[in-house]
Amino acid sequence: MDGVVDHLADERNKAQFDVEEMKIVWAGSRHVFELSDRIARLVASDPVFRKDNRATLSRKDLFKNTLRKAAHAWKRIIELRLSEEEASKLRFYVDEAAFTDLHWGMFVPAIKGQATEEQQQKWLPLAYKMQIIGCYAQTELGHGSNVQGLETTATFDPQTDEFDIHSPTLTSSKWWPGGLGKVSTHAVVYARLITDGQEHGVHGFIVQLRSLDDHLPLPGITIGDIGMKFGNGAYNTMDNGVTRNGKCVRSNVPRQLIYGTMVFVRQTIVSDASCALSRAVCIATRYSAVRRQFGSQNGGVETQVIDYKTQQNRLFPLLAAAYAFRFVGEWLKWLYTDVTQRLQANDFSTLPEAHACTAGLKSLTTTFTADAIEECRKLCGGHGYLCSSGLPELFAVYVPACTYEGDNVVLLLQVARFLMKTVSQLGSEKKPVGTTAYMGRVEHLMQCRCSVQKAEDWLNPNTILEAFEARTARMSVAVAQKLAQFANPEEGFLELSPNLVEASVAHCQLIVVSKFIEKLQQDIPGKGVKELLGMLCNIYALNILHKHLGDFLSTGSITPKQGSLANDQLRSLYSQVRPNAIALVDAFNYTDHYLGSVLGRYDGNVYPKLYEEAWKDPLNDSVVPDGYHEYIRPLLKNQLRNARL
Ligand SMILES: CCCCCCCCCC/C=C\CCCC(=O)SCCNC(=O)CCNC(=O)[C@H](O)C(C)(C)COP(=O)(O)OP(=O)(O)OC[C@H]1O[C@@H](n2cnc3c(N)ncnc32)[C@H](O)[C@@H]1OP(=O)(O)O
Ligand SMILES: Cc1cc2nc3c(=O)[nH]c(=O)nc-3n(C[C@H](O)[C@H](O)[C@H](O)COP(=O)(O)OP(=O)(O)OC[C@H]3O[C@@H](n4cnc5c(N)ncnc54)[C@H](O)[C@@H]3O)c2cc1C
Repeated sequence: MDGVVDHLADERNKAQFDVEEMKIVWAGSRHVFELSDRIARLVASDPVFRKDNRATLSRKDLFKNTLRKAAHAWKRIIELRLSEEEASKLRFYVDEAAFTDLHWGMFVPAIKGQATEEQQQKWLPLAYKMQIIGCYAQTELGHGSNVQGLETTATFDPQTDEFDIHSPTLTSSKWWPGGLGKVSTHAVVYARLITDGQEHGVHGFIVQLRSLDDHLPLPGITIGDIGMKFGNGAYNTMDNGVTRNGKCVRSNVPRQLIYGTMVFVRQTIVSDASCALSRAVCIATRYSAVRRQFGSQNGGVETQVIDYKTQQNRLFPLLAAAYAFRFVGEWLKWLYTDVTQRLQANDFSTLPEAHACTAGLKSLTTTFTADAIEECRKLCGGHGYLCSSGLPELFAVYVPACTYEGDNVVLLLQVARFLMKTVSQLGSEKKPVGTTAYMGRVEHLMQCRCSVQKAEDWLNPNTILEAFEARTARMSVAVAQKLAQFANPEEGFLELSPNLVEASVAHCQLIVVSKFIEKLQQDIPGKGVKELLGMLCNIYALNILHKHLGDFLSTGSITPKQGSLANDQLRSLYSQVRPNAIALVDAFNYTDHYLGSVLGRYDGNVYPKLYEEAWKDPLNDSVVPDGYHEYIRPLLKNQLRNARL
């Protein structure tokens, strides 16, 4: 900021907490903060990593530019001898969907989690050095959600000691895998295993797709890109592939681990949600403090739009959710590490809970974040619709997270199965533990009454927690009772699936709220930091209560009067957060390069930069547009009838 006017300085001076300490809380530790800060600056200062031209590049140029960035990133990683942690941060701050996401995010984890020791020794060193590039080829043209319905076969031939991977139908073509279309040399392909004419379900196989000499597909393999996707630049930096046929090398692991990569990636997607959400919120918050509309008195300045209660009511719950998702993401990482260690010791007991938590929280956080990015665009008015706001691209890149790695509704139905199993076991020897431990108090939760009498009573974390637990327990038990009336449970499950999904959402919201409350019980240093986090936690919880009032009232978990008091408390919390809003988004510590938004600039110097940015558009290369002589002039001169169009 040296020599630059800070248009948001007054806002920063209003902060009532230690921003530097909050940055550490957000990062997770001082170590991660320092590392992220260093790598973010490194990326921002490297011209190869510029990204302000993405919206105007053709698909081919966009894609080639992504290859260039990925190669440059790898070069820098080698030159600077970056650790795995630093390298992964570097890819994060380069901020461009690319084949490397799948190589490092899915191919390597799939080998680590599912391959035998011998296979790992063969493939991992090659993958770590990027001497092979891999992808995760599960989804087919005909089946994505229904993994057991995949049609690709892997038939073992004892004579050659090989598997024959075959796509017997058009619909069995692998369709969607990122990196597959143009870049990957190898893939973990999911196929139905057949030995001695017998089927053994879906397994993963490492398949070489392309020659390592000339990159041509190996004989019998047809590969291509599936075509342009939603948004202009956005996800089109990625090649998503279609392929058929191949040969491979043997793999054999316990059935439960086949899905392990999905559990891992869903867990990372929850943390990513807090990044995408915080980024959109940072843009909308800074711009809301810069933007002024109405309210000028005696020729004075107009009102900052952030001071309108409606703006706060739309924006601050999103800010609170960004922090909430950060902390639940941290916890989920711990849960994943724990379950991985147990699996290594052949303890599968916590896998169902880990599956339900990763599936449910992936669904909850991505749905919320995708909607929130769009809300942030609207919070920025007309300028939010400009690509230079960064929001349209962020939305287009982010929104498929609601579909990939498991459609969000399909995943909530998995949570519902877990919840219904838990309810059915109540009263038996098997006591609910972990995130369903509250079900162990179901008798109390079915009849307890919320004690709130005045708005401030809603600031008690135990009061909030019990209201959320009562709501979820009552919704789950109600739907379980309805299910029990069906002679065929699967028929009942299909019929009641909308109610089941609602119970799952309630359960996942309870997890997020409870993990935020647990976070606040830790020792958090820094003036005012814990207080501000407490306010955000209350905003997150009370906003859900307000938005899902129907659930809370219909289950009798709270009264209408208590619902109204929660809303009064929310308004008061907005006023308390308001002076801290800019500092709370500064705590994300995003560089202007990473934010990629004129509206979200750190210095708040929005208008001159918007004007400057507009002139850079290729359409402004000439004053009179290309096409004037063919199409505009004849129109104006009434010569269209004679014109050759
Ligand atoms: C380090 C840097 C990281 C960077 C991050 C990288 C991220 C990169 C992002 C890049 C962008 C995009 C990547 C996208 C990749 C993909 O999309 S890959 C494809 C993902 N596909 C899916 O997610 C498919 C969704 N479908 C499913 O998950 C399952 O098939 C489904 C759960 C719907 C299965 O339903 P059923 O057919 O009813 O069940 P079965 O298969 O028969 O299984 C039944 C039992 O298994 C349990 N189960 C199911 N899934 C899991 C799991 N994942 N883990 C553990 N257990 C699981 C299920 O509960 C049943 O158990 P039960 O019998 O009831 O006890
Ligand atoms: C950008 C992107 C990247 C991807 N990358 C990869 C990759 O790298 N590797 C890979 O293998 N795959 C990848 N995929 C594929 C992705 O995992 C699947 O698209 C996803 O799992 C959803 O499956 P589907 O497309 O079959 O949806 P469908 O299952 O066809 O869903 C269609 C609709 O049906 C509903 N539905 C489906 N089943 C049920 C049910 N049982 N009950 C109620 N409703 C149901 C869904 O809610 C949805 O509304 C990617 C997809 C995208 C968009």
